[in-house]
Amino acid sequence: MTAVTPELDGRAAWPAAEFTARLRAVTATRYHDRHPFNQRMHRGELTPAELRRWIAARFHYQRHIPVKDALILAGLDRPEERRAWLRRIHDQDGTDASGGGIERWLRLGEAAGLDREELWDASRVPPGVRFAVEAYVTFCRRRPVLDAVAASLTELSAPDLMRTRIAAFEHHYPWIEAAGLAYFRTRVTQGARDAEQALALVLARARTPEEQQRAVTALEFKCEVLWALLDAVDRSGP
Ligand SMILES: O=C(O)c1cc(C(=O)O)c2c(n1)C(=O)C(=O)c1cc(C(=O)O)[nH]c1-2
Repeated sequence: MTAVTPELDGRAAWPAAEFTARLRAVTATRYHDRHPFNQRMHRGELTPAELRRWIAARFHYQRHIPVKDALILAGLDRPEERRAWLRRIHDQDGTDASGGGIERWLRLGEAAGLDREELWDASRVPPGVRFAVEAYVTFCRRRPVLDAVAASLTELSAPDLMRTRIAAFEHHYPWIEAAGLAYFRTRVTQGARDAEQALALVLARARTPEEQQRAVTALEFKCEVLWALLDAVDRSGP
């Protein structure tokens, strides 16, 4: 996980455009849209049981997103930065009882035939999924805020994946009611805005070659978290 120092020896920081291109290259090559399980989902090859397993596992990820965002929030020292980051918690938790992303994900589960208590019951989540989520939350708790913000940049690739997923669900899995897809529809715009804001923060905070390399490494780590999560879903049942 540590940066490869010889590469950094004596070189200047990358200009913003090159740094951005290097971050984008990470998600272009390692994002979980390429994972065999997602590929099967997009081709319409998942059984109802597999799709339900994925929805339940991903709920475990989802419910921890506001927890890790609260950890990041605590590391931001400017009101405008905290204000922007706080919106992510509102996006997931909602600002009133009608709820936000978490509630929409629960409704996706219901549309697929899972009840709410099943989704909240973490003991049913495969251990590999729990470990992957725990690794991400712990990373954001322990690492400098730059690394944690950079890790969220997988969202640079998330909106395209949401569009692919919505089309795949509509076409291949019509047994899931269309209203259940509201979570994904909302994330197309939320994800794009989140990625744009996080990228601006990373560009502003990563000034030295070491900091820039740490941001790239953090993003690679996050791609591994998402990959490991899907590996665990893929292998955890018939
Ligand atoms: O469904 C997906 O494939 C997907 C991926 C990601 C991601 O790239 O981490 C996020 C989400 N969804 C998502 O819904 C979400 O709220 C989210 C927050 C974050 C983050 O790291 O801060 N990633 C993601």
